[in-house]
Amino acid sequence: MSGGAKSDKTAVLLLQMGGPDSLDAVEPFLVNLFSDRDIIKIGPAFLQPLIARLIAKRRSRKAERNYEEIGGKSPLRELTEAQAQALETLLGDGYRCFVAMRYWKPSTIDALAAIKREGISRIIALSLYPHYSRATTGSSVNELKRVLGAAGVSFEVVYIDRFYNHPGYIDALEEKIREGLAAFHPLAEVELLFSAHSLPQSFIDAGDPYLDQIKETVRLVMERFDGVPYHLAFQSRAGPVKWLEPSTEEMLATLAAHDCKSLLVVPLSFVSDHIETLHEIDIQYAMEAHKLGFARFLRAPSLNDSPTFIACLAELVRQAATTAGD
Ligand SMILES: C=CC1=C(C)c2cc3[nH]c(cc4nc(cc5[nH]c(cc1n2)c(C)c5CCC(=O)O)C(CCC(=O)O)=C4C)c(C)c3C=C
Ligand SMILES: [Fe+2]
Ligand SMILES: [Fe+2]
Repeated sequence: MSGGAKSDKTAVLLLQMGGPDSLDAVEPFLVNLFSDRDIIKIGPAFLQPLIARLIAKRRSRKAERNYEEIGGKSPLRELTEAQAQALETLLGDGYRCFVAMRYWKPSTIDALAAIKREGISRIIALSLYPHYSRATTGSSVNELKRVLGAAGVSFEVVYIDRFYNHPGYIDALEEKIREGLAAFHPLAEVELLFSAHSLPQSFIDAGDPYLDQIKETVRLVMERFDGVPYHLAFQSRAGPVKWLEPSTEEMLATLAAHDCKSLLVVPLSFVSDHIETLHEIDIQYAMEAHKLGFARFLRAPSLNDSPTFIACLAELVRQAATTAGD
């Protein structure tokens, strides 16, 4: 990495998981994910790269079919770049925004090289996972620290590693839920189903704050929807261990058995559309809901580059800049 002329701007580095940008990228993306011992430990460390390749090969055909059904790739890169662009515009002079994807492109190395080329030495690393988990934000931060260590330049770095209870985040969720609810008539019959990404129970047992933070987000949102029935479930299990319960699929069956007919699913724990909103909820669960007899099954739109959400990110950045003595 070679540095450019010195800049007094601050880099805002958006940390996200990333997703395959073509069908050919699905298998190598999965290899990167299953090689990461922060998200999943499989066997002894020295064997994990080999096991990761075997698992990726085994899963890739089905995953490719799913990505094919949502347009042949993950939309995460475009959506995250749109967030970066909107945030940079809102923050104005003094800031430049960059994107670092944990398992695909642009990688953390790519992002840091771009920051260095612009001669910037101050970074605010903003994780786009609202709820902290060792598996997600923890992994991205660990990767950033490794890359920073190898960069041969010293950066001043401030981390924003959670915003599950930030009023601006709750505002953005409320707005999207109201948008979703607008499609229901009569409103009185709708129930909300918060669907958070699942996590192996072993993370929670080891002290991961993810579940408590998810519950707190739900509590804060529901303060604004007095009297609306709501439920919380967990989607996207990815292996044969004990995951958080109930699963979203189990919850659908339970609600159908209790004569619930109208459901608005609210995705939590990811702020942008990706395979798990566009395929798992919109295609898989929608089909399941139809079979179970739901008359109406819809999803609240993802936050993506909603101005309310971008305003929340800008506030987080400005707060962090003050903390850092900006
Ligand atoms: C291996 C175990 C996994 C854990 C633990 C896990 C936690 C977790 N993941 C997200 C958000 C995303 N996951 C995405 C893709 C994805 N995740 C796993 C596995 C684990 N996730 C796999 C195998 C995949 C690939 C897709 C698939 O085969 O299902 C993505 C990117 C999706 C895209 O559009 O490409 C996101 C985002 C959270 C929030 C989380 C725990 C809190
Ligand atoms: Fe997942
Ligand atoms: Fe995941």
